[in-house]
Amino acid sequence: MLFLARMEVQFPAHLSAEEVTRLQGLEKEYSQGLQRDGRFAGIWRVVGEYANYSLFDVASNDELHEILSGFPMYPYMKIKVTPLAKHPNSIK
Ligand SMILES: O=C(O)CC1=CCC(=O)O1
Repeated sequence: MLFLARMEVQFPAHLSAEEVTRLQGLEKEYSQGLQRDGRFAGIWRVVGEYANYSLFDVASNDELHEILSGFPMYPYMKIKVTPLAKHPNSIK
């Protein structure tokens, strides 16, 4: 099952720069692990925003929720998920 997620990051002002850097490092490690195992099919930065569009290829809604809520920066992200279905004109 394919899902498109838009994730917006907003760190609260009280987080130190060191804590933000630590979270970003953990996020990268977690994110790249999921990309290597194929469940995280792609990520793109939204130009001009601290936000991304991410494509997930997972077996269920529950699996996606587990993945999303496991992101170290999850407490600081607003996430909108769009489930994707095959387009009738697609040749893939
Ligand atoms: O957009 C970001 O930097 C936050 C993020 C979520 C997944 C990821 O790899 O980075």
